Amino acid sequence: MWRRVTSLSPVISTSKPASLDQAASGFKIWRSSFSTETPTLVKDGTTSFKERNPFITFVLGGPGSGKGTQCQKIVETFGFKHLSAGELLRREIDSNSEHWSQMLNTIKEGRIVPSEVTVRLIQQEMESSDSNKFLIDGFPRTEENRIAFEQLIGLEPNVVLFFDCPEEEMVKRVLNRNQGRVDDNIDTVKKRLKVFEILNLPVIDYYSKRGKLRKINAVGTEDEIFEKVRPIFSACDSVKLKRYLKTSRHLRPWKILPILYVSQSISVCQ
Ligand SMILES: Nc1ncnc2c1ncn2[C@@H]1O[C@H](COP(=O)(O)OP(=O)(O)OP(=O)(O)O)[C@@H](O)[C@H]1O
Ligand SMILES: Nc1ccn([C@H]2C[C@H](O)[C@@H](COP(=O)(O)O)O2)c(=O)n1
Ligand SMILES: [Mg+2]
Repeated sequence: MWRRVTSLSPVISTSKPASLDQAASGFKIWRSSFSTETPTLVKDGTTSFKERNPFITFVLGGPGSGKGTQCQKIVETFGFKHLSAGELLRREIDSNSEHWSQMLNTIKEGRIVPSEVTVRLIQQEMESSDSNKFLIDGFPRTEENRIAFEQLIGLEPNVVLFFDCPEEEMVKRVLNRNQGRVDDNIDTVKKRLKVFEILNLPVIDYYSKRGKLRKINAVGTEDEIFEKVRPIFSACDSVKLKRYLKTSRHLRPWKILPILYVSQSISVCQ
């Protein structure tokens, strides 16, 4: 039976937020070279991204829990725009962007890239997308990620999915993945599991306390798991009605009735 690894020091500290913050990046100099200025959120010179009132889903779970696989199915069925934070970082590395080698080393070590980098990549993708429904996969991985998103984008997720999977199963899936990822090896996966436990579980707990978390047992076939995901998004499909309900001042009874009918399922997404 797989157990959590006991010591990864100095890769990661297990105590105070300040040291976790440092462990999350491991590159103080690298971090300080990024601007912390709030980027402009204005699109088309008129409408800010925030004003588009996008529907945001964060997708969380340990390495190999099936986030990417389920996101693909959600995209096919519900037409969300899928943004994988890990994929965006891998793309940056492949394009030899500035700091690519630090990013590569961070990922090889199973650590977390500074939030400024990741949030900026996510922001660019969101702002340039025509979609208004986003699945942000593998983010936020840390409290620092979460706070950076809130501060830079100015929005919170509408719903947070958490694919809950036993470590043994996650390790098996990662080692069988065969996609040539530099972090799909036993040493890195042990570190990633530890990072998940120390840095990501508190974020999951945060959303649970705020009533936004939808925990899904990620054991079973891909289709079986998707059947647990489906109702969450079937309800969210009615989100436009929720906005209508909120904004319309002159509702007539024949308009209210169908809205009341769906309002129970809508509440799942709030
Ligand atoms: N329910 C499942 N049963 C068995 N294998 C699965 C299941 N879901 C996904 N897989 C396989 O497990 C591997 C990991 O899945 P996936 O890439 O979706 O995980 P992930 O959560 O995105 O992982 P990471 O955080 O490392 O990106 C893939 O090879 C995928 O095909
Ligand atoms: N918010 C994030 C997401 C990902 N990374 C880095 C570190 C992860 O181990 C790696 C792979 O991510 P995945 O594809 O498994 O989601 O990418 C990060 O630093 N910050
Ligand atoms: Mg993935």
